[in-house]
Amino acid sequence: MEAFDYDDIQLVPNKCIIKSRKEADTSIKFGKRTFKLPVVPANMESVINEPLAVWLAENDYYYVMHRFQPEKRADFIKMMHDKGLFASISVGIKDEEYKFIDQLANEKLVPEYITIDVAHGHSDYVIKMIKYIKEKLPESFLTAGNIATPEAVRELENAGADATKVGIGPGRACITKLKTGFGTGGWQLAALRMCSKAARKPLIADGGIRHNGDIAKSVRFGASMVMIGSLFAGHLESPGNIITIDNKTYKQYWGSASAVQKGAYNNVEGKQLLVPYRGSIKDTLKEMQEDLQSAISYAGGKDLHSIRVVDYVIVKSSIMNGDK
Ligand SMILES: NC(=O)C1=CN([C@@H]2O[C@H](COP(=O)(O)OP(=O)(O)OC[C@H]3O[C@@H](n4cnc5c(N)ncnc54)[C@H](OP(=O)(O)O)[C@@H]3O)[C@@H](O)[C@H]2O)C=CC1
Ligand SMILES: Nc1nc2c(ncn2[C@@H]2O[C@H](COP(=O)(O)O)[C@@H](O)[C@H]2O)c(=O)[nH]1
Repeated sequence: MEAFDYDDIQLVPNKCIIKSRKEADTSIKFGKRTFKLPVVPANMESVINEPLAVWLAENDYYYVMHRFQPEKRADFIKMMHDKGLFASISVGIKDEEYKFIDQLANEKLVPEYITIDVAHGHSDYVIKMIKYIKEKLPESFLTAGNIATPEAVRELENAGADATKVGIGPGRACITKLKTGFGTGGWQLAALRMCSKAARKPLIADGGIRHNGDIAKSVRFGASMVMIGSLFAGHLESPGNIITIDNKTYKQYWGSASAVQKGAYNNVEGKQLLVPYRGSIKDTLKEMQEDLQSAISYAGGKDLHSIRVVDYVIVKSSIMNGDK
C-alpha cells in the first residue's frame, strides 16, 4: 500500500469548459438534503456551538453538533425544528446513550442526522449502537466513525450506517499517534483512498485539512464531505476564547480527547493549542467555495464529480506529521 498525504499529491488539470468559475457548482447531496459545500465544521466543543449550528443550517451548510453537553441535545433538536431547521447531533456508545435514543424515539424527536462519534469506530459496541439507532430512529441519516480501513467501512455499512467517517489521528489537536502508535496521521489521504474503494455509501474525510486545496484532494480520493477542525476554530463565531500575545490574536482550539475537554488526565489523546484568529466564518466559507469552484474549473468540469475523476501525481515522498 502506497502511503501519501495531502502535501504529497497534486491534481492534474484538464481543459476548462466554463466561462467563469461562478458557473462551477460546489453543492453536494448528503442524506436527503443538498448543501452548498462538501465541508462540515468538526463536532468539537471548540469548533461548534448552538448559534453557529443555527447559522450554518439557515445558510444551507451541513453541521454536526458536538455531544459534550449531552443533557442539552433533546432541547437542541426541538429548538432547531421550532425554527424550521434540520437537527444534526452526535452520540457516543456508552450505556446512557441507549436511554437517550429511547427518549428521542418515545418523544418522536427525530433528528435528521445522527453521528456516532468515538475514537475507535471499528468496534462491536459501535455496530450495536448503529443497529439500535436504525431500529429506533430509522428516518435519521446515520454516520458512524471514526475508522481507518476498508474492512471497517464494510462492517459499519453492513450494520446499517448510512455514511462512515475516516480519520484516526490526523487531526491538528491529536496526539493519538504519539500516545498509541496507531492511526492515519501522515497518510490520511491514502487511507481515504483505500476506504473509498470499499465504500458503497458516502464517506466523510475527517482531519488533516491544512489548506483549502486539501478539500478538492479529499473529494478526488472519495470524500462526499470533509470534516475540518483547526481551520474552523479561529473565527469570531468559534467557541474558544480570544487570546492576544505580542499583538497577535489567536483562539483556543482543544481536542475532544484532551485533558481540557475531559476535565481530567485519563486516556488523553488530544491537546489544546492556539490557532490564528481569522475573522468571520462567513468569509472563510466564501473563500472555500471560490477555491473549490476554481478547482472544478481546473478539473475541466462543472461540478464536484469532475474532481473525482482527475489524474493525480505524487510529487514527493515525505510523510508530514499531522500533529506538527
Ligand atoms: N478521530 C480521532 O482520531 C480521535 C477522536 N477522538 C475524539 O475524542 C472524543 C472522545 O472519544 P472516545 O474516547 O472514543 O469517547 P468516549 O469517552 O465516549 O468512549 C468511547 C467508548 O469506547 C471505549 N473504548 C474502547 N477502546 C477505546 C479506544 N481505543 N479509544 C476510546 N474509547 C475506547 C471507551 O471505554 P474506556 O474509556 O473505558 O476505554 C468508551 O466506553 C470523541 O469526540 C472522538 O471523536 C479521540 C481520539 C481519536
Ligand atoms: N486524536 C484526536 N483526534 C481528535 C481529538 N479531537 C478531535 N479530533 C479529531 O480531529 C478532527 C479535526 O482535525 P483538524 O486537523 O481539522 O483539526 C476532528 O474532527 C476529530 O476527528 C482529540 O482529542 N484527539
